[in-house]
Amino acid sequence: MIEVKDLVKKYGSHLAVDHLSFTLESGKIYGFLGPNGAGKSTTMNIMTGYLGATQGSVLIDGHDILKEPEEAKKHIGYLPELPPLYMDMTVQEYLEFAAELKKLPKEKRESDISEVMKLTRLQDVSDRLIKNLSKGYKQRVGLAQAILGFPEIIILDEPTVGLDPKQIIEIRELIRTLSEKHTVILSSHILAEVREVCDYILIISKGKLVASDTPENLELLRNGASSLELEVKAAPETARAILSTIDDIDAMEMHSENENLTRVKLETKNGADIREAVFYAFAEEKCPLLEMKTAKASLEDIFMELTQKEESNDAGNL
Ligand SMILES: Nc1ncnc2c1ncn2[C@@H]1O[C@H](COP(=O)(O)OP(=O)(O)OP(=O)(O)O)[C@@H](O)[C@H]1O
Repeated sequence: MIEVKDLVKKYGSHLAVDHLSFTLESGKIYGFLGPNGAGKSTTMNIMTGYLGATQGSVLIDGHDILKEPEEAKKHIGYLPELPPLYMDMTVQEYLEFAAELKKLPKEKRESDISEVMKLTRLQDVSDRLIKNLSKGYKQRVGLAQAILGFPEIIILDEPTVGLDPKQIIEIRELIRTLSEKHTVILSSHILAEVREVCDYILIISKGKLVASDTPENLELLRNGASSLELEVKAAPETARAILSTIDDIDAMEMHSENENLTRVKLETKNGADIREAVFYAFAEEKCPLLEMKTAKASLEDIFMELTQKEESNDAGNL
């Protein structure tokens, strides 16, 4: 339903989005995750037609956002990083104005506005001027504007930034409710947030897509067989010699408690499963393997590894 193809955005000579391609299906919550300056907002601004791309295309339900903006934008509700709120309007006036801009049918406007106010819990402040609202309430007004008209796709740039913990929980609940009928795309640099809310995560670093999968699969990426911890009844040099007969080991780290007990941490190449080979290699040498466990990688580890890899690649290119 959303197809981003080979998207490039340059600001002068700075490459903010670097040949980004992905497809998003309907009815899921997607999270754009990346460090500051990764290119999340730029990508969202292009996807929503706020910004032109240097190269590439974005199709929303088959409509090109640049060539058929009106048709494509009908399907999208957008909460930008800095929502363009009119401070001298009341919440009600602002949402009426937004309904007009979105060209919602006149007979539906009132009921839609009252429904989004209910969802975002704005009813009590509907007659207040936006400039007098707290940051959390202003954010809700931005969100209400994005949801208004209930477009199929709702794109939210850092929806919980600056909110207090209670408001964050409320907004996350709202996002979950919305996902029952809408595709929601949100950006965040908070791992816990995307892990908790999103069905699918796209990790962006330096304008490139470095990973895209479910939170569970991303955590599995370095899980299981790709990272092992062993305890063997052997001297470190014996353990090292035995392990050196096994292919696919990338890195080893040894710690010996005493001459006859060694703990080993090892990483395998391309996630190879070497558990059986390890078992038999030690058994053949009559070195009891006291413990073998797969080391769990958290989403934090994956995120750091993927985004730092990009940085060190960059350093290598300097
Ligand atoms: N209008 C602009 N002119 C020049 N450079 C820009 C402009 N907007 C963004 N950039 C640069 O492009 C890169 C990507 O910025 P972008 O705001 O898309 O990142 P982001 O992932 O959303 O970061 P954050 O989480 O900090 O909002 C950054 O290096 C930023 O400094």
